[in-house]
Amino acid sequence: MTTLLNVEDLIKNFGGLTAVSDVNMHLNDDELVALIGPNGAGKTTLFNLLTGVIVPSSGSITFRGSDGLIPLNGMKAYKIANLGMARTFQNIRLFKELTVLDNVLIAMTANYRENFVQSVFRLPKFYKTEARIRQEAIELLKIFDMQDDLDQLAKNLPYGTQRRLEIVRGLATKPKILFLDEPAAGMNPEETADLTRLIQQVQHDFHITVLLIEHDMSLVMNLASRIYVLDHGSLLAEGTPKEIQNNDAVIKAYLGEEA
Ligand SMILES: Nc1ncnc2c1ncn2[C@@H]1O[C@H](COP(=O)(O)OP(=O)(O)OP(=O)(O)O)[C@@H](O)[C@H]1O
Repeated sequence: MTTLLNVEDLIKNFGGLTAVSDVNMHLNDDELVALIGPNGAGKTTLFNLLTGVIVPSSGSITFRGSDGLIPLNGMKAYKIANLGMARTFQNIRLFKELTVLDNVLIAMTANYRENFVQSVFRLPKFYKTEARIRQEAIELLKIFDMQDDLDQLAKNLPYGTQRRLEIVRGLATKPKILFLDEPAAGMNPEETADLTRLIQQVQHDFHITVLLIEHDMSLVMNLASRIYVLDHGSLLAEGTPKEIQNNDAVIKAYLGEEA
């Protein structure tokens, strides 16, 4: 088992508030890990730190690339994305006026560096690549049962489908790590159950690492092989779903909150 992402003594202060406090964690390749915690625990801030949206106050984040360890501190978000890290956001961020297919194609083409001459003069190779990308996008959408929605504008999709499209867009960049911020937020129980199956299937079939923030405990307990629990910015516990469910401090801080 290889560690893909390693976080050491990570701290993020916003003025006088410490939103993330001395966090140590790691993500191995090919595993599904959940990050849970009460509202305001620092989960989204931690995601933002890992994906370069904000810079840490101190501590280190290291990614294992194909050529060795890469420090991510201070690296721009687009560079981190190019290393193979994709994310979805709590609030849906699709191109609402574009079709489903175009939303995915835009994410995919970020990965293809076509020869400038090929694309400007529309040489045959350009069309071949374009057809291949299009086919890949359609295959991906099929997995998510969206093959009949290709020409729909994103804004016209039902809410649950928009959330699924966000995940497809993340996958379209061929990530090594996919960060999902509350993928089931606002979904009904049936949609959540479908999504749980899909995330499981995708993680398994694509052999990627998934880190997900989620408030839906059934989804977390069914999906994750390991769980990190944050409380007031600090890690309260780490363990398997069973260990977390039986952890007194977690029950008090988080699960107890819902009881
Ligand atoms: N840009 C910011 N400036 C100041 N304070 C911030 C900023 N971003 C987050 N915070 C604060 O940091 C703390 C952690 O917030 P964060 O959004 O990371 O929590 P969370 O665990 O994701 O919560 P939720 O489950 O409600 O989404 C909160 O007290 C929040 O108000």
